[in-house]
Amino acid sequence: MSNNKDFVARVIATHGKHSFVEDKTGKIFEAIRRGKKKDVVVGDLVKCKQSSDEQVAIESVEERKSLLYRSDEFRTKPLAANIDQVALVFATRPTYNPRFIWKAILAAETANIPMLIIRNKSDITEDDNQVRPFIDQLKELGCSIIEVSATAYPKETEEKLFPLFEHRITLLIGQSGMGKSTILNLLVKDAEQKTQEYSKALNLGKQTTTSTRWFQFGNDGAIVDSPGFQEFGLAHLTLNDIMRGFPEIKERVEYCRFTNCRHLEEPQCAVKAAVENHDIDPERYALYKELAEETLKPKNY
Ligand SMILES: Nc1nc2c(ncn2[C@@H]2O[C@H](COP(=O)(O)OP(=O)(O)OP(=O)(O)O)[C@@H](O)[C@H]2O)c(=O)[nH]1
Ligand SMILES: [Zn+2]
Repeated sequence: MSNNKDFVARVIATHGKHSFVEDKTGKIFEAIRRGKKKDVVVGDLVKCKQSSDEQVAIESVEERKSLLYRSDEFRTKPLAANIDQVALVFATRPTYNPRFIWKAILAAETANIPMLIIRNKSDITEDDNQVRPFIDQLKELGCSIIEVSATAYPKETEEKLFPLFEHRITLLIGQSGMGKSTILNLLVKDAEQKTQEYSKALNLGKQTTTSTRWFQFGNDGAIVDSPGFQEFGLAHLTLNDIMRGFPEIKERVEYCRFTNCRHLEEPQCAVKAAVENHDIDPERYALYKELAEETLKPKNY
């Protein structure tokens, strides 16, 4: 890269006020964003000017195709930009949390990003009967599901997943212990080595486990691994977004007494009736109610 010329690079990590970008040749630079320091996120394409051998200044951020948020107990922040697909890994051991999965589906859907669900550890066949209704429900919600066993059938797993990951930018998520790292290592052979290189380049030491990482996958794909996050941020969603994100609610709205029914305290609500009859999963309704009520609270910021 010649000095002083603008070039486009990918943000591959952010850490506090620092971010790191990778150019087309694979060289990593520390990036300084003057002024608005917080507005770049992993996955962003940015226009840079080289300021030294190892540093660039970010001049501007290219328009994003998509943006996902994560949240912790304190706030919601951007997680990754320009993602084409979210791949969620779950397994029956340790037990999965359906709410985590439903919230991820909602986050992806409202960001217009397709979702791929990977059921891992399918070698534990004793759990099949228990998990089948949940898998059927996910299919009804419109998710693509693939079942694999990353340790018992690694080659088959790789063959099944490869075509679903190539040519795309995939955000890989999952609760702890579901086999996400095992799957990442199957797909990206040098993932562990890359992780070490990152922590050296970023001078993160032990903090690597909390940072989002970008792994190139072929020429035009990538896997973004985000080990530290617990929940997708949904605080920016409106009540309408949430209603639209629950197909079983959306399809019953026309049978509610009030056309603007929120399905909370309103009388003659077709949704609540369906919950009472168990035509709607009460746990899904409980999540709806919680998220809907959250949007109705006055915001204190
Ligand atoms: N039986 C079985 N065990 C698996 C399978 N895939 C992964 N495991 C095991 O599950 C455990 C967790 O796997 P990891 O890949 O470390 O899980 P992770 O989701 O990255 O977990 P964190 O590192 O906590 O985020 C390990 O002991 C794996 O060997 C599988 O297909 N079948
Ligand atoms: Zn209603």
